[in-house]
Amino acid sequence: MAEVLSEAVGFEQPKVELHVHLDGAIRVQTILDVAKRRGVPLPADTVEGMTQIIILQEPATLTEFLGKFAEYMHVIAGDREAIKRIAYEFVEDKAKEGVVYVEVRYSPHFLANTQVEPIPWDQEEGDVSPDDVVRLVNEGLKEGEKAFNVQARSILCCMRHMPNWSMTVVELCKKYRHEGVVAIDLAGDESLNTDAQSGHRLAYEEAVRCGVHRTVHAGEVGPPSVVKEAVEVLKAERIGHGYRTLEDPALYQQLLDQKMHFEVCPISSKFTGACDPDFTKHPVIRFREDKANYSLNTDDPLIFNSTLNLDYLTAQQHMGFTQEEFQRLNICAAESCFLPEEEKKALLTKLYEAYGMQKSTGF
Ligand SMILES: O=c1[nH]cnc2c1ncn2[C@H]1C[C@H](O)[C@@H](CO)O1
Repeated sequence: MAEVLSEAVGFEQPKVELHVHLDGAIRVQTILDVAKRRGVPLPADTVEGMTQIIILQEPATLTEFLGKFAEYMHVIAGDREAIKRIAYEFVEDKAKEGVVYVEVRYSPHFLANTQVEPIPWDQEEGDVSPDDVVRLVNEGLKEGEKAFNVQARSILCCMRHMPNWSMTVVELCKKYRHEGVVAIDLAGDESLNTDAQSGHRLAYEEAVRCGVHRTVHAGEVGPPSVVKEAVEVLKAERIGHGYRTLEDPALYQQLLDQKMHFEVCPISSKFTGACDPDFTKHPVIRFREDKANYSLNTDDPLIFNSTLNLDYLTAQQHMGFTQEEFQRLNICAAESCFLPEEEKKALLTKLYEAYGMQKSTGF
C-alpha cells in the first residue's frame, strides 16, 4: 500500500498528531539492532524479513492486531537504552513527516520488567520499572525535540485488560506532568471489555481530581455505549477513534454540540477491522460534512506499514478531502491538544502563520 502512493504528498503544511502509539511506531532496524545487542533471537534478520512478520497484510480484527505487538515488544521492553532510543527516533520520524506538535502514547507497564504484575512479554524479572520507563521516554523525547525542532508530549495508557495497573498510571501522570506527560488514556481490547472496570474508573476519578487531561479509546470496535461511558463516567475530553458513535444519533449530536474531539486514524481503522475497508464509506466523511472536531493520525504506523502522509493521501484520494479541510482539522487538533493554554496559543499562532491565515478569519 505504502509503495503505490509513496511519491505523492497529501498535505505539505505543518501538522499536529494527537493519536500515535510509541510502541506501534518503532523502526524495524532498531528492533533488529537491539535484538542483536541483547542476543534475543528473532524469526528474521533483515528489515524486509522482520517487516513482513510484524505488519498486518490484510484487514483483521482488533484482537488479531493487538497480537502483533508480541512479535517485537520483548526485544525493547526492559532495556533502558532501547526505550530512550525509540522515543528519540520517534521524534526524528515525526519531523520528517512535517509534524510540528505530537502527543505520543504508550503503556509504561508494557515496557517494564519489574514492579509490573504480570511481567509482560514473557520477560525475566529485571530492574526497569514503569517509573523508569516514563523517565527514559521523557529523556528521549526531550533530546529529540531539541535535535529535530518538533514539540513532543506524551500520554500514558491504562490497558483495558489490566485494571490493576491504572492507579500507577495516573500517579505517573501526576508525577511527570511538568516533564512532558500531558494526559491519561485507556487503550487495549474494547471488544473484550465493554464496561470500564473499577480500577480504570478510580484512576480517571483521580485524574479529574488532579486536573490530568483524559482521552479514552472508545467506539473503535466497541458499541456507542463505550463512548457514552467514556464521556459520562471517565470524563474523557477526547475520544480515541469514536467511529461507532455514529450508530447513536442522539449521542453523536450531543458530542457535536459539545465539540468533542475525535482522534481519527483512517488506515488503522481499515486494518483493525474497525471500519469498512472501502474508504469511501469511512465515518470521517460524515465528521467532515458535519464540521466535527477531529484530527487525522497514524495510530501504529509500524504495524500498518504506513506513514502520516499515507493517511492524508488516503483522505484526499478516496474521501475527497481538500487542503482547506486539512488546515481546518489541524487547527481543531491544536485547539484540542493537551498543552497548557499559553503554549496552545503559540501552537495555534504557528499554524495560522504557516497556513497564511488571520486568526480571526479561521474556520
Ligand atoms: O488502535 C488501538 N486500539 C486499542 N489499543 C491499541 C491500539 N493501538 C495500540 N493499542 C494498544 C497496544 C499498545 O501496546 C498499547 C499502548 O501503546 O495500546
